[in-house]
Amino acid sequence: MTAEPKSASKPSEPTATRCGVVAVIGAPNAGKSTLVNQLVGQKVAITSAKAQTTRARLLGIALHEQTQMILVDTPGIFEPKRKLDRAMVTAAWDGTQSADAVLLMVDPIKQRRHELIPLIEALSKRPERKILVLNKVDKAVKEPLLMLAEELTAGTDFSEVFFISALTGDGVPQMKAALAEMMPKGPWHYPEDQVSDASERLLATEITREQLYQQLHDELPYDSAVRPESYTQRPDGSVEIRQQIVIGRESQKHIVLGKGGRMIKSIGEAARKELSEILGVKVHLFLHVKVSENWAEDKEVFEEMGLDWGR
Ligand SMILES: Nc1nc2c(ncn2[C@@H]2O[C@H](COP(=O)(O)OP(=O)(O)OP(=O)(O)O)[C@@H](O)[C@H]2O)c(=O)[nH]1
Repeated sequence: MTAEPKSASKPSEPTATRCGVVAVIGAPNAGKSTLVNQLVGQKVAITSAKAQTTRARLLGIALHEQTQMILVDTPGIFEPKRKLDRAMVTAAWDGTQSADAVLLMVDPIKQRRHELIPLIEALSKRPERKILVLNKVDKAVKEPLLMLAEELTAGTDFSEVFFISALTGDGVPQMKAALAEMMPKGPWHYPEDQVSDASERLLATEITREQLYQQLHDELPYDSAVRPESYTQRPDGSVEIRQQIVIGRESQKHIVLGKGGRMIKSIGEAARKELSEILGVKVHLFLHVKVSENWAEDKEVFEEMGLDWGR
């Protein structure tokens, strides 16, 4: 008996992978960075209760089965006053360009319809596919939430509406699966293990800034920055990081330093611990405070943050 002839080899299967860009926009504090971290499955963007925490566009890379989603975390969109604010808002809109889906994130507890109208109108002029995401359902009351969803979608071209909690993850897996379906077929743009486009040096300054915001709560005005000074690997494999905490006024110095230097020590300790965990090596972190009245008008600071000076 002759063996059955093998079927002629089929042409190779068309690629099953998908890859696309999902931009996340919204007012400050809506929960954009929290969502990006949830979708990626690890922390790539810093978050805080302080508005305008995200200052420049950051890419988080999320996977769902055969799909790679490049998530664009953007600064909050608000009425800009200073040059830094304008550059942040420009970076947010730039982040949506040619995205395969734009998510408008809304905090239904704080935001009202009339506050969102200008943003929705600006969004409606854009060609990208738009999705409305009502966040913080863990805290929102059902009836007003549904009413807001109805008001925001009336006469607009949102193709989908999701109700989620970026903080607890409620509703996020379902939304992630739906987003993955919307991505175009094609090869992945990033290696499987890459989770963000930020350098370790930039991530390190962001982690310190997050601690600064978290530990000083409302005592420190939004008027501060963390600048990298050096980032070097020691022969034993550990990393030595030096950073500058820049504040706008001399009178803020004692707030950051704390009594007997206790505050800056605590900020440094928490940031060092978190960085060691993320980088998987021992970290030596040295912080010092510098007063610079005009740091928010400094081209070099803008460029370090990934913002465009010229616009
Ligand atoms: N209760 C609750 N809080 C949330 C949720 N998502 C985000 N938050 C909180 O809301 C605050 C702002 O979250 P972020 O992710 O920093 O918000 P953002 O939109 O990136 O803010 P900007 O950087 O200012 O544009 C933080 O204190 C988060 O913990 C949520 O689903 N539920």
